[in-house]
Amino acid sequence: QNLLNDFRRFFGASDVRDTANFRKSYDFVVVGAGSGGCVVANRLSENPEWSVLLLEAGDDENFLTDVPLIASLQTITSYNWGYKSERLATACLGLIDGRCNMPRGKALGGTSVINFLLYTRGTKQDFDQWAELGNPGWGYDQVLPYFIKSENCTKCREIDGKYHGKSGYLSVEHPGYESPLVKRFIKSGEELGYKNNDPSAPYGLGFSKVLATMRNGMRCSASKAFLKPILHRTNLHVSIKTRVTKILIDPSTKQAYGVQFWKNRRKFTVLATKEVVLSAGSINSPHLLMLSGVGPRDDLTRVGIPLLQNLKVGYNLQDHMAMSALVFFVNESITVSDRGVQNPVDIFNYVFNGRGPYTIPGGAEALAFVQTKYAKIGGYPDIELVLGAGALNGDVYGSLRSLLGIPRSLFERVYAPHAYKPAFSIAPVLMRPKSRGRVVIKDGNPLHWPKLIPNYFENEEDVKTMVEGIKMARWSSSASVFCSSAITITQSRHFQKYNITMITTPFPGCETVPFGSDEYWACAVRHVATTLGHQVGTCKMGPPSDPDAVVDERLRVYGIKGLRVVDGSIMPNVVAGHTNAVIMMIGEKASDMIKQEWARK
Ligand SMILES: Cc1cc2nc3c(=O)[nH]c(=O)nc-3n(C[C@H](O)[C@H](O)[C@H](O)COP(=O)(O)OP(=O)(O)OC[C@H]3O[C@@H](n4cnc5c(N)ncnc54)[C@H](O)[C@@H]3O)c2cc1C
Repeated sequence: QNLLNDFRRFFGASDVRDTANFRKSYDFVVVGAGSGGCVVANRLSENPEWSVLLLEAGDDENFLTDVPLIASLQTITSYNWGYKSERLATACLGLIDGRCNMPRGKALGGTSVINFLLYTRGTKQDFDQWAELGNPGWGYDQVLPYFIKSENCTKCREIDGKYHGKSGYLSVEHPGYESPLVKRFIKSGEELGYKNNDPSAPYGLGFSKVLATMRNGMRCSASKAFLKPILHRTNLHVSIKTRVTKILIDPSTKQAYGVQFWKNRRKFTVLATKEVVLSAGSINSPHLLMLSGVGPRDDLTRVGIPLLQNLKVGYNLQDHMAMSALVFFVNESITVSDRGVQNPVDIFNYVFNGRGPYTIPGGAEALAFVQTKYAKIGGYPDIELVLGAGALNGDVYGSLRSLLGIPRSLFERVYAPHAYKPAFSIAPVLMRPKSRGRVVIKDGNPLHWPKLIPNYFENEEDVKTMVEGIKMARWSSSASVFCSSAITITQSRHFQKYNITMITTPFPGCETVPFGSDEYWACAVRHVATTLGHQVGTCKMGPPSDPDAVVDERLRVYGIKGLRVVDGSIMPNVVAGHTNAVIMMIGEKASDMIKQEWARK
């Protein structure tokens, strides 16, 4: 039934009552219907006395966005804002135009409509550290109830039940397919001394099968979870294809009192009598603040926007970089490729049973949170290893390449000669990056992109940690340059049956460095590592004493009344995990704070 509804939506039908007749004012105006915004719109409109307007630039989802395996396809559609970074001297050197793709969702559901559906929460240390940085209420024990509140994990098997919810809006489940690689990956982890445990429990390190934000094998985006079930509420108005261009702030009182936006080529102004909640994500939230006069003095002066509040908006950009370019060949057809899943059995199994390889979230089957020799705090992962059921060589139709920004010439040279060989991947992800980037306003036109300067791998230690992660992931032959002291995953006896080999064609730009040496992998990281799309931190939460803080621990913008930021941009530090569930938790907690404050007034 869900798939049929989605199919209808593909041809323009939508079950969202798209508001085009706006009231003059609402109690709350929420900007952006992403992972944070959908939760806030839901929880605030639980109070029938309050009117809520949710404004979203993108469109409703369709049946293609539902299919977990083809997640990477979404980034070549209009559901992606399509951002690219400036050219960097330290990263993305071998990618198209020497720039990094920075995908962000533009849809009802935001980035949760184009993401890879992996459900993780970060570690206990992440949140305890947020609290230690001067953000009371954000320690692990305080945020855990909000993760549980959101979640419905009734179908989950291999979990530690006390850390999971069973009655929340967000459906979480295991994929309806498992390749033989998964068990071997987990067994290899045990050989390395890691437990097979639930990554949502506070253990920090370990190997596990993936959990995904799915319902019966279909994507459960923030919109499916938190909006679709409550569209009958008459106090909630939702407007899609609506581009907010400014938050209105009274210069004398510093009170946010409404928003300006475009819809159907018409300009509107709507007032917010209680609060404006900015949930436009880690690139657009800081951009909108700057367009509205809240940001770094020098930048706003440069572009001619009158300064209302001088804050370090757009600084502290953090992200997770991944090395998704590693390919491990196996001698049996046990992997998943573009061509492999075209068979009618898999298609039938998915459409009618919600099972089979199409339910693998973005192709990822298992995760490992591990430590390299650079990790300083015991039990705190600095690398994640993501086991992929397929690899770049099998991406013959090019959706994964497009997501990553891999040039055709690189693909032809390195991968195309192996297009038909069964292969899987293990992508090391840098969990605790030290490099920090920026979102910088380019000019005063709200429709122009800001400049994105993520500074990936500016800090040398980030590269070294990634190299260690690669060495843990990659094949190692006892007689070759690949040797490392650690037992590597694919070298373990559990994988021996598959006689694993790797591509040995060097990446363009790294040909002169001895293949397989640490220097080679460092060069590869700088050339072809890509973002996982976990941009956070650009409206940093922190105490008044923190000169970099943009919002306080109740997510209120410093110096401006009636304005909160509720999305990934408030994270002071990126968590050692994927960010979607964390941002939903932020939405849950923020909604409670808003309710408490207005109950007192
Ligand atoms: C390719 C990719 C894969 C990912 N995979 C995973 C994963 O497997 N697991 C995981 O946990 N996380 C994953 N993430 C990250 C995760 O999905 C995001 O961190 C999260 O969804 C961001 O939530 P948010 O609320 O901060 O912003 P968003 O969800 O991006 O929401 C912001 C919303 O605001 C809207 N908006 C912006 N500007 C305006 C404007 N001016 N007017 C109106 N509306 C506006 C946007 O269109 C968007 O809908 C992935 C991200 C990407 C890009």
